[in-house]
Amino acid sequence: MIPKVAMIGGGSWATAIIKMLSDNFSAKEIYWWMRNAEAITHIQKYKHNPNYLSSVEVRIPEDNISDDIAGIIKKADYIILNVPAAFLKETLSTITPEQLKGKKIVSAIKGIVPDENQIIGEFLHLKYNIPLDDILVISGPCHAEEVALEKLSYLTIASVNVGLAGFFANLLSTRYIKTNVSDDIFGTEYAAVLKNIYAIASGICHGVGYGDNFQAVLISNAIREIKRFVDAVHPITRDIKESAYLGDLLVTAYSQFSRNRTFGNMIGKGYTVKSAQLEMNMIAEGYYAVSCMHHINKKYKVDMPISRAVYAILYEKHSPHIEMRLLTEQLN
Ligand SMILES: NC(=O)C1=CN([C@@H]2O[C@H](COP(=O)(O)OP(=O)(O)OC[C@H]3O[C@@H](n4cnc5c(N)ncnc54)[C@H](O)[C@@H]3O)[C@@H](O)[C@H]2O)C=CC1
Ligand SMILES: O=C(CO)COP(=O)(O)O
Repeated sequence: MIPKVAMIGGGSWATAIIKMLSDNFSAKEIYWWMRNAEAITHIQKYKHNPNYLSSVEVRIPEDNISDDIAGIIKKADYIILNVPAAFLKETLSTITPEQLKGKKIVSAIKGIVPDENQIIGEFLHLKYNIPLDDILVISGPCHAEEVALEKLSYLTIASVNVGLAGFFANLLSTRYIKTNVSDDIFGTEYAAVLKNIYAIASGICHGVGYGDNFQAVLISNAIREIKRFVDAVHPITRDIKESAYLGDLLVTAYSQFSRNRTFGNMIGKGYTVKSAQLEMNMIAEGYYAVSCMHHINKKYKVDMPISRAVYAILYEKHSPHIEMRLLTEQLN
């Protein structure tokens, strides 16, 4: 049977994954939901997303793109969720567990559901009764902008059902996309959420004037912070140096394309949170995640000085200069 894959979300990463699915040679049907009706009409007419990665040619049938989320979900057996975590509940608000029953749900989101303080896999399992075996996560050091340029990138597909992860990985592989499979769904998700916070820290440091030497110290402390946290939440044997953990941290902390680093850089340069958000037409997940992590870590009590400093700057309005100066005393 030909797999039917639906994309939920119309941003950069959604557009990049649509490109991967289209460039992959195996037979499949692709459906695409986005909330912006004007963007849909534009894509149907001109074959390009007007708002994100507009150089990417969209080669799926016009009728397969719609703002009717229930209709799109009904047609597909693989549902890729790809709206920022802050909007996931609102996006799925009209969808019932019954409508998702029997479908494989793939999260391409690197964030935490606000209020629930749950990673996406946990949220889908608890709120929509999706069996863990039917949940997949797409991660990896991979920016949408480089996918558009067909620069070689690696993705990790995680699921407790590694056979399913392997099958789905084969739908994404192309000349420029290589895929790995992992069974560490919780560690992969939490690491992807945390690296966004450390990319904000990296941007703040750059913004307030620290150089590459300190940045390297910050990031080597950040990977230890990630390891402490994921080991506390889901203690299995894992190599934190794998690309889905360390690689994703490095690309987000250093890349010119990173939304989180760009946002942090603006904060370091003195922008308020509101003005930095307005300046970007894109979402820095780490801003929302650091608040959720602050609450989640009340339970685990993991030592996370960098995450704490970012929380203090973004939510308690502490000075980036002073907070980073205090942080330098805690790193090694
Ligand atoms: N862009 C990238 O390179 C990568 C992004 N991701 C993850 O993909 C997810 C989606 O991010 P991007 O595609 O980068 O987003 P983006 O920053 O490119 O676009 C913003 C998205 O948010 C949506 N949005 C804005 N306001 C909304 C609202 N009120 N209600 C519903 N949707 C709204 C927009 O329609 C658009 O789809 C995030 O969790 C991100 O961490 C993961 C890997 C790579
Ligand atoms: O997850 C990403 C790269 O792997 C994207 O990070 P940004 O959202 O900071 O651009």
